[in-house]
Amino acid sequence: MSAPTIHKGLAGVVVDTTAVSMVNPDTNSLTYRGYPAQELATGCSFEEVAYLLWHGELPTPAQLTAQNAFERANRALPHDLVLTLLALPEGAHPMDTLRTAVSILGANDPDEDDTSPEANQAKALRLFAALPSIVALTQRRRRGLLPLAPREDLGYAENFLYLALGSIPEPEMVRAFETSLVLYAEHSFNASTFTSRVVTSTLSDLYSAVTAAIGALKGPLHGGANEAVMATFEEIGEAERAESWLKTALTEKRKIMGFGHRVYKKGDSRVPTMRRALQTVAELRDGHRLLDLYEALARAMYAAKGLHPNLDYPAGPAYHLMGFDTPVFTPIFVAARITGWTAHITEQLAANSLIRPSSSYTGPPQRAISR
Ligand SMILES: CC(=O)SCCNC(=O)CCNC(=O)[C@H](O)C(C)(C)COP(=O)(O)OP(=O)(O)OC[C@H]1O[C@@H](n2cnc3c(N)ncnc32)[C@H](O)[C@@H]1OP(=O)(O)O
Ligand SMILES: O=C([O-])CC(=O)C(=O)O
Repeated sequence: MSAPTIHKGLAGVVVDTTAVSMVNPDTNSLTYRGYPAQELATGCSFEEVAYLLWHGELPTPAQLTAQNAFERANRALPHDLVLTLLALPEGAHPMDTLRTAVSILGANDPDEDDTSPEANQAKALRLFAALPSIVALTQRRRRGLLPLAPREDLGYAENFLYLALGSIPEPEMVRAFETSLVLYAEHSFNASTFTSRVVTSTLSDLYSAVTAAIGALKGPLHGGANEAVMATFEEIGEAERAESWLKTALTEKRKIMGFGHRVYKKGDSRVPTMRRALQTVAELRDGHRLLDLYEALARAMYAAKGLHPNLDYPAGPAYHLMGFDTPVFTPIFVAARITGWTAHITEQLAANSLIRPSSSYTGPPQRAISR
């Protein structure tokens, strides 16, 4: 028997079709349901993009009004959930709090096992509505503050920032934040989305799929990189040190977080848009030193390894300058990606096949137990 070809990390393996988004590394482009993500990021609200990912078309004004009304009415967290989350250890990572929160919401949902498209869409919208409140709870708790009540008079991004940071920032800042949410919303068969599809393929429930996806996103090779980028900037300190720091780090065979990508080899299509958003935030929050460091490390990395930044590279410092604590960065990514995950869960269920790849055994040959 000839040795099978091993596709380590499933790199380059096409496992299914999807109509949700297309990543094209040759043209450095990303489309959601056919629309360029960077155009959606500058021209649409996050609520509109969420609707597009779920339903395949941008909403009419009436459809958007209906979705917004449902979302705004579902922002507040059940009191018991708040108490349970506040009972978790103070040092718990916000991603662990989020994972636990989604699990609890599932356990409390009488429709948990109803996997019809209608029931799953309602769950997706409820999670979409509740996640900013959960992320904000973790941010405020880190500062010894109790959660604020959500404001139904505010749009999604504005309410998110208000809940987390206690005030509504400048419109340009809100727009920069919303841009990041749109860019983070969806990216085909990335590790966390694939995780959600694997769980869904067993006919498990949506909350289980999302809980597992949160676990996959937490890792620093995936969403956790936006937090790791900030740790890198703090370690380097200033632009002048970037080159020598990188030389040492690469000699020590360290991975430099926020660089490289499994699919894009010529640069991440989302970075130019997010880099502009970071510029806006840096101008509003006196972030020029951080911006200099951002550029110095990116230049040094390209010179040393030919590697480009991915979306986590500009998103990390942008969230820092907006006023978020570093451990809250990946939870923000969750709040954005819930849209993509749940669109994929629906797509998986509509044409399901159990996801179960094969492996090539390398252990000892069959043997008898002798004692
Ligand atoms: C939103 C997102 O999830 S985007 C991804 C966020 N993750 C990160 O930023 C983590 C840092 N980056 C990485 O670890 C990788 O680039 C990944 C995991 C994203 C992609 O991994 P792969 O597709 O397996 O990488 P790839 O095969 O292109 O790597 C080629 C070479 O570049 C190296 N390389 C890739 N990225 C990096 C990096 N960030 N730092 C140092 N070296 C790197 C690899 O070690 C490999 O070197 P080798 O040939 O000597 O072994
Ligand atoms: O596609 C990937 O592998 C990772 C990524 O950029 C994302 O999930 O946004």
